[in-house]
Amino acid sequence: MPKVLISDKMSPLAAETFRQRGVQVDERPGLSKEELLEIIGEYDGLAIRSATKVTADVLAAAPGLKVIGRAGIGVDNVDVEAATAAGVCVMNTPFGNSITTAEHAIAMMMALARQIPQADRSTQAGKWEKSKFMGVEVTAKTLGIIGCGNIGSIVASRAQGLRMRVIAADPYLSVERAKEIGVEKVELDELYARSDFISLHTPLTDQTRNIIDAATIAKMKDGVRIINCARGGLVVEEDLRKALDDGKVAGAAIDVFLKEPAKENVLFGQPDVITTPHLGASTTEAQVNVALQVAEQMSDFLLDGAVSNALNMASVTAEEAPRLRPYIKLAEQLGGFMGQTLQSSIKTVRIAYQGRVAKLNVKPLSAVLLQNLLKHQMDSVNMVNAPVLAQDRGIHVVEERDETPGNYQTAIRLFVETENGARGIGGTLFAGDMPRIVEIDTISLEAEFGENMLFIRNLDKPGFIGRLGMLLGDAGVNIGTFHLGRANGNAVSFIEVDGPVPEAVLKQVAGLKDYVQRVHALRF
Ligand SMILES: NC(=O)C1=CN([C@@H]2O[C@H](COP(=O)(O)OP(=O)(O)OC[C@H]3O[C@@H](n4cnc5c(N)ncnc54)[C@H](O)[C@@H]3O)[C@@H](O)[C@H]2O)C=CC1
Ligand SMILES: O=C(O)C(=O)COP(=O)(O)O
Repeated sequence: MPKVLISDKMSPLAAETFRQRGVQVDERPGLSKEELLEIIGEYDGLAIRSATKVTADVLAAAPGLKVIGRAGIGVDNVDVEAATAAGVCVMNTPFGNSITTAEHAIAMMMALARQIPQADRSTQAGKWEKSKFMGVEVTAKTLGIIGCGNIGSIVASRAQGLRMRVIAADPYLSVERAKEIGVEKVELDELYARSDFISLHTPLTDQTRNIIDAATIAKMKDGVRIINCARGGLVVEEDLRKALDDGKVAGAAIDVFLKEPAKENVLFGQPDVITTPHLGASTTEAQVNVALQVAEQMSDFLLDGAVSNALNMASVTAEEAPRLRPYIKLAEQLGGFMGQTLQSSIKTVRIAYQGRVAKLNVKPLSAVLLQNLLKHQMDSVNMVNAPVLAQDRGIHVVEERDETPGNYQTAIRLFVETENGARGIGGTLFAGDMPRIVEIDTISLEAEFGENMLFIRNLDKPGFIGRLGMLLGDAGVNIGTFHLGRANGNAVSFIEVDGPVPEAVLKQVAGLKDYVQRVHALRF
């Protein structure tokens, strides 16, 4: 039974769902880094929110870890690159808390416009400072949204309901989408120049880090109000503090901080700043959504191999998983065959899907094929990291699809170019789920895979089968099946044997110089 650790505070529905699905689960929110390092080695899955930092050393201490599930959106607390290199799938729940977070941004904007937290403190202190808290209307004001994805576009729709003019800067927002959601797409500089309120909704990336600093604040309108419910690192906190002190920025509403938990911060105490402790996603509804979703997704992954919302892996739905399973087996065998028979480094890999298989989601098949191709040349490769490892090693991978059936209703072919020339292998499924090899190096044959196989490239001359049979028989190696194919004087023999073939016997086979070009003992 797979075992999952929940290391952040999460709705109890997450643990309940894991248990119902047959996954063992431990809830240990608030672990220190040392405690996490000590126990993480026991787990197949780790379910987190934003508090747990999954760094490279945590991954190194977790050799059995297969999946990290983020009950929420931002994964900047996970070293996704290190997770990918370690072959760990990282998934999030991209929509479960977006409405809640958008509502928080709107609440923060309204609180800024009317200084509600400050007025509350003053009133409860018995001051009744009616004239001190003069606010501004939001109606007819311009809201500039930086990052108009899921949350940004919900903020836009709510702001439109408040009769605001909404403009957005987002290099990946298409003009059509902007039109559809009724926002005007602008460049950042124009957004700074025109906005009365600016709300941040980008992920934290190298491009967005410190996007609000002294230089960009200088481009903004005097008296602008800034809302950040995205990530702390988007704003240079010292620069914002100075601009607030100078009166350039009239107010800032901050939910997220560079260093969290933010027990102290340069913005604290500034009278025009309002803060919340990373509450963007904290509603009952959002926490139920993300807890249920993360537990379902991680269980699907650990129990059935279904992949959804993964950041470093192709998706496989629960419906697709059983349909892909026989092809996964075939992909493993084709990749494994090629990997075991290559003797030089790979330059290019071409994977061609023809017929029925070309209509399926082939990304996971390519990943498995690459994994099995590469695992004989490098350590610790799996379907998560295989595409990245191939790229790192300069292997050019091409995927082709052709839905028109050829000689077979469905076929996968793998062509590999190495320093020593080109190789190819093709396979199909018989009766829908039985993998068969149908060609090797363009020579047709029909062969099934067994646990122990001998593959021989030989010359098509009389006497070979007899000699090989004698040699194997004398060595006590029993032949299970014997498949042959030939073309233009060349031949391939694919032979299932009842156990591993000793090295000395392989040498003897290779020594049949009149017939044998090369011989490989393969295991599947
Ligand atoms: N305060 C909180 O509790 C929560 C915060 N968040 C934060 O909100 C962020 C946004 O979430 P979603 O809207 O779901 O993500 P999303 O991926 O749907 O949208 C992000 C948008 O930012 C845009 N973007 C990327 N780079 C940009 C750049 N350089 N300049 C302008 N736009 C850029 C993208 O094109 C995309 O449209 C998350 O990454 C997370 O960090 C999310 C949930 C809760
Ligand atoms: O989903 C996100 O990106 C969030 O920032 C929410 O964070 P949390 O799960 O509340 O710690």
